[in-house]
Amino acid sequence: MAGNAARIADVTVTPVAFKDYPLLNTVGVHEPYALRTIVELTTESGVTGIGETYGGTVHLERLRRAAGELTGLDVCNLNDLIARTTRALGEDTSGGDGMSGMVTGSSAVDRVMSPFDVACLDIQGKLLGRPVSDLLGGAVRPSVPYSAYLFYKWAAHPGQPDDDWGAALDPAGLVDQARRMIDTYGFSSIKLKGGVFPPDEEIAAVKALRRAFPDLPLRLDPNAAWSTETSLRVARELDGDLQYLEDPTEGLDGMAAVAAGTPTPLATNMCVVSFDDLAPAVARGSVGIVLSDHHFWGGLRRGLQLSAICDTFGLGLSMHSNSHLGISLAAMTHLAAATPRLTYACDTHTPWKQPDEDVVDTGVLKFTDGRVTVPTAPGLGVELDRDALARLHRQYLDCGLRDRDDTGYMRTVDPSFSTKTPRW
Ligand SMILES: O=C([O-])C(=O)C[C@H](O)[C@@H](O)C(=O)[O-]
Ligand SMILES: [Mg+2]
Repeated sequence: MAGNAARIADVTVTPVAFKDYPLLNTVGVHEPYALRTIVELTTESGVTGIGETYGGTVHLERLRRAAGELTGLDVCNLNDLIARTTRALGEDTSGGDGMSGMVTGSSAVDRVMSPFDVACLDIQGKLLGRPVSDLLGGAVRPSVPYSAYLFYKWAAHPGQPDDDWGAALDPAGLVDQARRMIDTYGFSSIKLKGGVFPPDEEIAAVKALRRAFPDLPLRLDPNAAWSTETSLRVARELDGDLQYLEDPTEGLDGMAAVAAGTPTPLATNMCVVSFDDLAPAVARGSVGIVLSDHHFWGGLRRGLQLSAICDTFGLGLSMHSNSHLGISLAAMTHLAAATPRLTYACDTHTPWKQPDEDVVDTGVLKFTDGRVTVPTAPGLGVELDRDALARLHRQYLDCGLRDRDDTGYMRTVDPSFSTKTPRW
């Protein structure tokens, strides 16, 4: 096909929905479907690249607006992508993070440009015949470790028969969940989503996991459900049990107060979520570890910039996830592989997705010993399955959900459910 091989001629933005489990967190419970958006860029010469991001009406509308600005973009020109996205959004930059209130203050421009940056890199890789990890500086590890992401959960969505994971509402249930996840995927570290039950119950859960898996690093993430006092008490009781404690309390000052009172490293995907947060976090000593996430840090190339800043200031780097499909897993794997500083097992929600629901063939993204081998085919190394995309788009249209609302869904079961912070 004639035309410039690297210049964008066409952009497609497709919202999709995939089945989700009733996973509990401090703001409520996951609804029966998780929402994502798939973007596809096509160059004048017909090369295509793909990216994945949040669903949600505000974000989707912004993606469509940005898409309207991308014709003519050169896939190598990150600065032009930033400029075009900024122009498309104008003053419209508040809200719309699609994360049910658990990540606030991230940059709308970074969130909106992220899937397009991934798609640009996918195209660059295809043009050069090199995997995305090479374009990011080269893989420093042949495979990327992920952690077992445990959730308290109901046995089923209301009114449905028990799902295949069943309930996990106490320490024994979580140990069973961890065992199954580790047996299936081979994970060698564990993260527990907390902030669901009173802290003493979650301390007991971590202690039970520690006894059941004495050699595996453990993390606990209550999504800022605790006061600084509660955070310090939990940190004291779990002293020596945790690899890191993630977002025990809200805000840079609260986190700094906790960090000053415990030897346990603190990590965050809540109080350091944009480049603007880094200087004040370093000045206050709020966190020891930043959980990167290319979906809200502006894509893969901006992820490398974050890593360089963490290098400069001696911050550790780990990786956050939300419910996601295979395009995101491929992108996360390339970025983590090419980030020397990223030395912790990354988060992934993959075990909470039906294996037969995806928009790409996830065969190359299989987990072995808890790790995903970095794809070596040109670009991301995963191809869009158009039939599957159409199916999941149909599911989006049919399911009726348009915004993630963990709190609203919880209130259909418990009308008195409150999200006051701190909860404890
Ligand atoms: O580490 C985190 O904060 C998350 O993974 C945020 C997610 O939204 C998680 O809480 C979830 O899936 O409910
Ligand atoms: Mg977190």
